[in-house]
Amino acid sequence: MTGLLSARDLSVTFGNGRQRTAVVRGVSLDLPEKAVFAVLGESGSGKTMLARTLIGLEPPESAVTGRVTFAGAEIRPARAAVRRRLLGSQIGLVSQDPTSSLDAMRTVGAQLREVLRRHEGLDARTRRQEAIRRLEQVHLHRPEEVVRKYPFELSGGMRQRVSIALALCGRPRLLVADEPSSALDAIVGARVVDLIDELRRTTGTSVVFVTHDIGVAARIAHEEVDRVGVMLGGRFVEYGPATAVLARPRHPYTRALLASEPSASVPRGELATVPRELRTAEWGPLQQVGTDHWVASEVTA
Ligand SMILES: Nc1ncnc2c1ncn2[C@@H]1O[C@H](COP(=O)(O)OP(=O)(O)OP(=O)(O)O)[C@@H](O)[C@H]1O
Repeated sequence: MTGLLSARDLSVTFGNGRQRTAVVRGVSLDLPEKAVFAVLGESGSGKTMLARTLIGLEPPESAVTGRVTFAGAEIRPARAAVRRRLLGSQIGLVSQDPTSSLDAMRTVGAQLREVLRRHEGLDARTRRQEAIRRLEQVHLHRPEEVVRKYPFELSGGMRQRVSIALALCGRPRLLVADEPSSALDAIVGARVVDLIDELRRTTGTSVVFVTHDIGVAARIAHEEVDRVGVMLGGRFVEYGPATAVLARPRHPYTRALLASEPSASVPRGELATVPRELRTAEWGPLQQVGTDHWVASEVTA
């Protein structure tokens, strides 16, 4: 396995016997240092489950098989204690709903100072200055005022910036961003994506970025090292360099995603123009079609 984060044959199932359903099915991936891995898929394809399972945040009632390594060390199977230690220090998480990572009862400054104390052990005065600097880093205006505010006093976009600042407090090597822009309006959301793109360059953190929006995937995954995995039914149907997958997709499902436009009349995360037969077809194992570019073939009866 290579790179910062690697997974081999990762599967997540729920239930037993006839009730057993697999929501992630034999996924393998490699994320290099200082790169973005965009997990792209429609609603229910399993992208959140994959991202959370990679970092040990799968639901307790699930059963997970497969291997994961982080920074050269095996963190799965077993080693739950190691995974927990990595979370919040070497691995940061930003979710769709920033309120889930913020404490409604404490000011932004108190929350940042608490996390900084845990990670950096700075004295109280330096922590106060550092909290402001961290808010500047995520481009919040008037950070000296923002530190005194409670989360409910901020807009959705500001709250997401605060949750990104918190996730970066431990200077993580990996940031997992699960649909960080999808609860925000288009312009505010695009700015948050651009912020994560900027931070990965300035801090050198790698990013796993989950999105149902191919435009957002292209906005965040655009460097040579960046990878995209297109998920359907818990598996990758296409995987490869972002520049190849998003510009010259080889799988018919990825092509349909690229050609489709989100429409107000279909549920969010589901794209109207993707033909049903592409979603329901049984796709075979990935086959290599280019440099680290893999495509699932159709299984014919
Ligand atoms: N605790 C659970 N028990 C059983 N099935 C679950 C559980 N959590 C999620 N699932 C199922 O796993 C599948 C994948 O869910 P997941 O949230 O990963 O999808 P997603 O691609 O991120 O979609 P969305 O964008 O809608 O969140 C779904 O069919 C979902 O119903």
